[in-house]
Amino acid sequence: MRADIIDGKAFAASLRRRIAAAVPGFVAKAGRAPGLAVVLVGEDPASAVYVRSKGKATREAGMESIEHRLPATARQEELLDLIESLNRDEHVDGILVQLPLPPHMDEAAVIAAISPAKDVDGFHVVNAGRLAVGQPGFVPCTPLGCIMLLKDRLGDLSGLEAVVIGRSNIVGKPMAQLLLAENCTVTIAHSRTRDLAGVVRRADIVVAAVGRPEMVKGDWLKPGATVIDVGINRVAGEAGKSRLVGDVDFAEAEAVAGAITPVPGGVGPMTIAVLLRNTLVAAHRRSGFAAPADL
Ligand SMILES: Nc1nc2c(c(=O)[nH]1)N[C@@H](CN(C=O)c1ccc(C(=O)N[C@@H](CCC(=O)O)C(=O)O)cc1)CN2
Repeated sequence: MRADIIDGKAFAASLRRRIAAAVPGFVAKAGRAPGLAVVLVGEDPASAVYVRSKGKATREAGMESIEHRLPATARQEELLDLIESLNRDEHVDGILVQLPLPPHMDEAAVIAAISPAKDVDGFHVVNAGRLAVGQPGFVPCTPLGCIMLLKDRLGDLSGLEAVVIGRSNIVGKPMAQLLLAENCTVTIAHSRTRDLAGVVRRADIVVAAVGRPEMVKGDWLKPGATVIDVGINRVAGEAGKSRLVGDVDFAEAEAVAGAITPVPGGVGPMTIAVLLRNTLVAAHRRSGFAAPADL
């Protein structure tokens, strides 16, 4: 058996088209475009690329993109002051501080400074709490994108065994909450899990989000499992060039799984598409309008 490829790039493109189609309706009611503010601190090359992509995608969807750059040497107070001014700005519906931050900054304190109503990353503890208790809030973009891909592939997820490898606040924990909300039986595995391969082998759905290149091997998988690879790892390739690989050994997994997301072109593109979705939802909520149901 050869696994079907879950085309996250195509799914993200269609989500972005639906978002762009919904923006004029908001503009007609509110008299302004939804606004997303993205803050980049420092010069991390990958972060700079992601921030540029976010700005471009935001403008292509008909929304306003506001970009702020601070030097790597900026004091945390400067960043907190900027966030406070964005919290007060009526034209800003969503605020995102690109991670990782320079080591002298306290990530939790920075995220806590963002108004939960504008926290389109869904990282604020208020939004994490709302997700945990099943109240409407903002859900982190990458796990929400994974759930969209899973539901598109499998339909109803009720009763399925899901194993999430990784327990980060940004992916692993919210991913587990979302799968639980879909009535999956959920296991969160991590670096200290005993017999990780045996645990993963039980799963109908495997979500790998550990940041270890090609760690999940083909013989860890139950035949026919659906595999969502969140890892984006740059490794040495041929002729001195680098290449991207996921947390799953794709060549091995493809021979066993029923369906699998590739890296690149799987989960990654969903992150930015869902960010646009969350921004449009934030704009509707802040203006007292019902958000479009099909996003
Ligand atoms: N504040 C946030 N910071 C970070 C987040 C986030 O959601 N919010 N996620 C990641 C980075 N990220 C977005 O910010 C992101 C990562 C990857 C992709 C993507 O499309 N990847 C492509 C490959 C890109 C390449 O060639 O390098 C793919 O997988 O196909 C988009 C966004 C950390 N920080």
